[in-house]
Amino acid sequence: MGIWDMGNASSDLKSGPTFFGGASSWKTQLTTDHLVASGLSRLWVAGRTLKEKCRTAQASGSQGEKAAERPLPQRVSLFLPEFPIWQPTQHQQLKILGCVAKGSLGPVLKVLDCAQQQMYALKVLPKDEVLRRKTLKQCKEEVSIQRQVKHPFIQCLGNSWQGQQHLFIMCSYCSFGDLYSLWTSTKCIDEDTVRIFAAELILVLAYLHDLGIVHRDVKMENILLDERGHLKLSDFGLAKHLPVGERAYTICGTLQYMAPEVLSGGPYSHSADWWSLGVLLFALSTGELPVAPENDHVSMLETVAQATYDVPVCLSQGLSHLLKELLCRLPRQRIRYLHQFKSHCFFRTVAFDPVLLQKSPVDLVMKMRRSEMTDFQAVGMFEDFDCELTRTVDFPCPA
Ligand SMILES: Nc1ncnc2c1ncn2[C@@H]1O[C@H](COP(=O)(O)OP(=O)(O)OP(=O)(O)O)[C@@H](O)[C@H]1O
Repeated sequence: MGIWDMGNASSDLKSGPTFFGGASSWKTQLTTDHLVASGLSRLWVAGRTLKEKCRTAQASGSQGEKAAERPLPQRVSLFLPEFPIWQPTQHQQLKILGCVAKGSLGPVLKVLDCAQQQMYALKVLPKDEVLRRKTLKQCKEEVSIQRQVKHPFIQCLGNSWQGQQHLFIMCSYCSFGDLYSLWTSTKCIDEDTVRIFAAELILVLAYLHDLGIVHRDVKMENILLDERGHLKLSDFGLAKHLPVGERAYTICGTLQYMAPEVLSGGPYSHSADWWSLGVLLFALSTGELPVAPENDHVSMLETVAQATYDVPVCLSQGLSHLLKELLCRLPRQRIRYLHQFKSHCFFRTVAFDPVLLQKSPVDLVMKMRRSEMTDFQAVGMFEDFDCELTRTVDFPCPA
């Protein structure tokens, strides 16, 4: 499927629009030339990440069918080496406890490794969909980047493998859910907590950018909370190796969080992540996104170009300045270097050191702590986990 059917987009999506292909298309990535070539300049938006390359209807349909008909060995080797072949003894001890979220391609399951007595989140990606939606390269990039990065505030990869029908990406389970859930239950988050979260995210983004990686989908849904309330950046499904000095042109991300230079089709660089952080911090501290989400990237760009990004007077001067400096439309003038944040007045009391930041639990999150294990009942062993998992949704699943 391509962009022509985006009008069927589902509305059960968390953050409101993440730029995305709709109920039947996943991880859509738009390149401007495809847009122009197909004559479709406006996209329906459904509230998830836009990650799949758009083609014309005919091209996409026929190639998708061909992909599904590929002989088995090729369908296996295509996913190597990032997704090694499953060895039957490896994962037989996994028990499905429930469905954590409906990912845009397949479910994210909560599983228990009975041998280790450890909980994991398992992202299940049907191979046919990955091929049909031309997201193979991104899935491999996601795994390869997640293998490469190691940081206290990044959700590290546990394992990845392939079965006959699915790809699996497994990470340790974050029992406190994501930042979006915290935000929706508290709305305005106090400045002290915002300061800690901001410092943690700044450290992570500076780390990624130093490695030449741009995340491109910084948003609340992609930030998990550990058992002490500290952050873990996750979902590297749009992340890209972008050496310093190089530029990207693909329009992708989540509309409300996308920098103007991304919405306009580039060129853009790592600075785009700092804009997204500005949107996120604005929402955390005011309870509202700075601009209302639009239906497509063209309208979104118009809105972003006209918005004043006025910060409520109740915020401290330091935070107010920080938000303005992050939400600066000119990427070169946007605040973006670690030393700039370190000397910023909003962070006067903060040590930009992961160990010190993690020393105390985050009070707000600890207060909001919800009881673990009460909402999930084991629904079956994960022995035949390459069964039709995406159709097996008779376990607890968030709406
Ligand atoms: N390790 C984890 N622990 C707990 N919850 C998780 C974990 N990983 C993911 N989730 C939950 O699953 C949701 C979807 O995960 P993720 O964003 O990785 O999937 P996705 O298929 O890429 O989704 P989308 O395309 O909508 O971004 C997250 O917002 C989070 O709520």
